[in-house]
Amino acid sequence: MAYEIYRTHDVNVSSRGIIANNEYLVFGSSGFVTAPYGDYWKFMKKLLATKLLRPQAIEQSRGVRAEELERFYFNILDKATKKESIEIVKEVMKLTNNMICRMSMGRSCSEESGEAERVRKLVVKSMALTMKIVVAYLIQPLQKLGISLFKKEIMGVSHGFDELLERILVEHEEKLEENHDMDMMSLLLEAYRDEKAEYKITRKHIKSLFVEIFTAGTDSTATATQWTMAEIVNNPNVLERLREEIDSVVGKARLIQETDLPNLPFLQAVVKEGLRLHPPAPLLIRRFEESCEIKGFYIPKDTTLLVNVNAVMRDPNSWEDPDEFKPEKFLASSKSEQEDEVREQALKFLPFGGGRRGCPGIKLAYIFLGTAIGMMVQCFDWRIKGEKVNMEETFEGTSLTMAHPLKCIPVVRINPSISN
Ligand code: HEM
Repeated sequence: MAYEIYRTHDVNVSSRGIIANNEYLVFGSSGFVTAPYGDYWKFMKKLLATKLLRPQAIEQSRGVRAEELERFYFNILDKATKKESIEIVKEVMKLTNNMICRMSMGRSCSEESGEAERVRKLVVKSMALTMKIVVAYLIQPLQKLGISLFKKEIMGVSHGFDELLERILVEHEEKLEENHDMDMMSLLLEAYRDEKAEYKITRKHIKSLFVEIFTAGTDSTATATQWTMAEIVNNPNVLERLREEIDSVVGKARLIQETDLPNLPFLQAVVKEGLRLHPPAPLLIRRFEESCEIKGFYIPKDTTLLVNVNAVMRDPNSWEDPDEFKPEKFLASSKSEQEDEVREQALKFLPFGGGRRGCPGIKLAYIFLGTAIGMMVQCFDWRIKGEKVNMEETFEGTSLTMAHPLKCIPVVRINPSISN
């Protein structure tokens, strides 16, 4: 059913139906994630695909991510030396947020200046707010009131982001002429100044997109890393196989880097299996713009569509041992098998949604997850209280998170030499 919707009815369900009619940066009418499928969305999507998130742009910012991975390593090393426990989700939030801030806004948003911490706090607030809004949206009598129910909170978070982003925009404008390092903000400013652009974007559009990239990219990656680490800790066989692979490909003398990922098929399979069992966005919201018929069911215009990604990815008709963490599901023994697998998985593996409104950050997400999980497994052992991690879930908004966030004490396993 999900396949038919995404392939045959993709355009018809390419709006989310969340009506934003205010001027705020969070859930405002200049947002991209909530934008209806139309000229603005198409223009921004093209910009994301051809400039901001294109492979060459991702390649250019590799150095920034490598530095942040090292910083993450040293942070954990410090805790290991002091025998302190860490809450994985919080540490990974810092890592991904720093990476996204620096990739998108250059050096202006650093840990040292305290700006990264401010962004992080605002991201946490807007995630909590998003969850409340989405829940309200799903309850019929509240749907009409929707966003206006949370006006005060939306104003507060939007104001915080606006102040920060306006200052960084001005800094970028001042440096635009001399700036040869084109980060995302500089590229967007170029589009903003382009008189001949197909769509005239505003400063508000730029700021709203940033808010959304921070929230869409940071929280989902941190949640997925936490779940996958919990599965690894609970499955010593997986941990052992993962280490064997990393030790043989990367060795023990240097830190894993993102260029190693294509040579680490088991690590890639572990990441996918984590996303299959614990998708950070288990329910996807869309709306039918026109009435239609799907598999004999008549769907009236304006019907809300919820794709239950969690159910699709645990369907026993599609997956062997659907509730078990077995990364081997994603390993193919031969090249032709691999191609068949990729085709087949496209229909039933949906952690990033599907169709034209699917996640544009997939490539980056796999880099964040692969390097963070790879480094934690390569360099540290992880001690927990008790025998097993408690995998109880809790439902927050449309997100399935760990009811008991994963806390572990890192123990140094290897000490790779670091470049700086
Ligand atoms: C583990 C990490 C991630 C997961 C699981 C994830 C998942 C998703 C999902 C399920 C959607 C909705 C898709 C749909 O409706 O079909 C989405 C949308 C989106 N994601 Fe991601 N995402 C991740 C990381 C990222 C990153 C790193 C970025 C950006 C740098 C990003 C940017 C976006 C944007 C902008 C949208 C809205 C697309 C639109 O409305 O057209 N995501 N993501």
